[in-house]
Amino acid sequence: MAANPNIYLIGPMGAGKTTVGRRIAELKGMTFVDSDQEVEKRTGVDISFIFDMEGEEGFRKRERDMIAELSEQPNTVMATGGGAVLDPSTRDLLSARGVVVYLETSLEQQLARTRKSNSRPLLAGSDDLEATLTELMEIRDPLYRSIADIVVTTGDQQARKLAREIVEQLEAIGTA
Ligand SMILES: Nc1ncnc2c1ncn2[C@@H]1O[C@H](COP(=O)(O)OP(=O)(O)OP(=O)(O)O)[C@@H](O)[C@H]1O
Ligand SMILES: O=C(O)C1=C[C@@H](O)[C@@H](O)[C@H](O)C1
Ligand SMILES: [Mg+2]
Repeated sequence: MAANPNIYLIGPMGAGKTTVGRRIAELKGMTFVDSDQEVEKRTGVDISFIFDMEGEEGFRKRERDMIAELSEQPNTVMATGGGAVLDPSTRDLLSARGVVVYLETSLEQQLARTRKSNSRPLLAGSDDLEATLTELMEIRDPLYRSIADIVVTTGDQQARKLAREIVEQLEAIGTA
């Protein structure tokens, strides 16, 4: 049987890419990978440490190389980092190698889901989380949309339910 096309999840911090991506992979019997986690595994340090040592630029380069490598694996659901789409070659690659799902998320939801964690360096230094998330979205939302095959608005539904909805939508457009 032919493998499923790869599924790439994009969207802002707290959208649920990691959580929902894992569920989609379970439903489809596909392999789940998370570019943030793979960068951490490869380097042996966490993303905050990479930002401290190499700046955002250093992290972006590692992220780009990691996504390029992971996107070569067949039968894979990949959760990408929230800023992965900033890189034009990553955008091209995701578009070309699989189906791209944008998890669109309200500011309120992002705030609720990122407030507790201090593992996201772009938010850790912010004294106005709302303003920081808004600024990031102004730049990134058009980039997410530019490569999205489907856009899914994440509301209050559980990750498992959202994953089922995404699989149904992908099946409806003949890509899963
Ligand atoms: N549909 C959902 N329902 C309830 N909680 C959720 C849902 N999706 C995600 N969460 C929770 O929100 C938090 C952030 O989710 P997750 O880490 O999956 O986001 P992300 O998009 O991968 O973010 P990042 O870009 O920072 O990696 C987690 O604590 C997760 O459990
Ligand atoms: O939105 C971003 O730029 C980031 C999101 C996370 O997934 C990580 O990739 C990192 O914290 C940067
Ligand atoms: Mg994640």
